[in-house]
Amino acid sequence: MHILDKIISFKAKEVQQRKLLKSLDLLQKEKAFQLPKHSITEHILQKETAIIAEFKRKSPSKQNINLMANPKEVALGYQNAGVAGISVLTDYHFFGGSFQDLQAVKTSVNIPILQKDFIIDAYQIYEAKAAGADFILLIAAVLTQPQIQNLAKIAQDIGLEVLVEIHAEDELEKSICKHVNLIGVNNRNLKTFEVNLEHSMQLAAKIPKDFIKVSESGINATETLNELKKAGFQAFLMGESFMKTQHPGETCSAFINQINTQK
Ligand SMILES: O=C(O)c1ccccc1NCC(=O)[C@H](O)[C@H](O)COP(=O)(O)O
Repeated sequence: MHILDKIISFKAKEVQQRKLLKSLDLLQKEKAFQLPKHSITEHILQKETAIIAEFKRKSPSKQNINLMANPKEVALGYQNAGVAGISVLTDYHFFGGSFQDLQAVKTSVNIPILQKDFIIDAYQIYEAKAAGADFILLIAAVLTQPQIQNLAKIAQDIGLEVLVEIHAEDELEKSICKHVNLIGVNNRNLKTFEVNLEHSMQLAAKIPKDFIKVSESGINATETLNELKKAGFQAFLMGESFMKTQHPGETCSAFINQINTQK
């Protein structure tokens, strides 16, 4: 069993347990559920270089990255650096994240927040909204086309934007849907952890113009980002290269400044 299958199987049990603890009605009464959304699409289109910086404590591919990081400090650092949005891992078992991390980020910044998790059930979308997310991730590799359409519609109906992550062309076909706003190409194969930018660059040209194109994972050099930009990507999801440093916000700021001075 590869890691993605393990994560999904664990997630299915976890979500069933959480559903018993809090009803959909109660989730919809959470204060954050009523907050207006910050649009990631708008924020990306306003930036010359749109980075979605990730709050990530550990990962299956890299193990511990920054276990004790403070979500408020990191989020403020990212916002000051000028990112378009912040991604927060909420999975605890594999990534050390939590809804508390997302809530802490939400109360510290006023830019769009991505709930980064493994969504397989509509209940999780309500949880994301209740914790303060502005957009969610759907991973095409673990969902069917009807599931993508159904989950994306539910998200859109409650005011969340939707990023669908693909890694291969057949996943792109099933992700095209009017309720989806952004399509992300994961440079990392989640089954083998291999990072292949060339493969992502070829996929970029095949994504219809109606979607914001996001390049995800394994980006650690400004040259790489510039190549991805030339291939048509409009936003860049970066986690480890910032989070592995002592001050992720400052590292992110230096990265963005470097890009701006190269123009
Ligand atoms: O990062 C992993 O090891 C991983 C393993 C299995 C499923 C998902 C995984 N990562 C989620 C992500 O997509 C990344 O955290 C995100 O794109 C940022 O990547 P990076 O800049 O390489 O930290």
